[in-house]
Amino acid sequence: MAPPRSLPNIIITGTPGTGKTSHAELLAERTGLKHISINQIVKDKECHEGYDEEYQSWIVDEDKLLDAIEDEVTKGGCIIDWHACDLFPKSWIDLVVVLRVDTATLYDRLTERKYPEKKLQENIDAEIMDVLIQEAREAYDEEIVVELESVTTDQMESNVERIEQWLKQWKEDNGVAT
Ligand SMILES: Nc1ncnc2c1ncn2[C@@H]1O[C@H](COP(=O)(O)OP(=O)(O)OP(=O)(O)O)[C@@H](O)[C@H]1O
Repeated sequence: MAPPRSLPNIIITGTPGTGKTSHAELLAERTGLKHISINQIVKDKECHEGYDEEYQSWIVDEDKLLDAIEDEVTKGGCIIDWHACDLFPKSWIDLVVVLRVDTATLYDRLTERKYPEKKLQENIDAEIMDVLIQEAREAYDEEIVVELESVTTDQMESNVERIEQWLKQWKEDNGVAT
């Protein structure tokens, strides 16, 4: 059955620092799809229950967050950028891209961001233990989950091209003029 939207919704997920925002911005620029930065929405629309000083991050209120984005996302054409994916209803999502990097690269990127030591270590452990890809595979049909490496800018370029190709195919399959 065709999804009830004229453009698909894509999640770009992965451990912090894997390149979600970089990919989402480039993809939005190339395709005209809308970049939904969940970090930004949590802050702007106050979808949180306060700030965790130790982790230096917002404690997200998931129900409030879903309410805040529902109207926009259910219309279609959104690129959802966040380090978690299983809270978004299956019926909203057409493709889940999980970005991956090696430990040394992630360490450098998170150190550069001055992550607190505990948060840095937990995120590196999460990447090593495949937490995000497992979460994606458990929450969505396996055929819509794609794992892509995001270490180099060439890889980012080819990842975005691959998603553009997927989008073109989705439009053809769903009778949307390109
Ligand atoms: N494929 C890549 N090649 C080279 N540099 C990259 C790549 N992906 C990300 N980077 C760099 O890594 C850093 C983190 O990228 P980005 O902010 O896009 O990650 P993120 O997953 O959105 O992080 P967060 O979850 O914390 O928002 C940036 O400096 C970015 O330029």
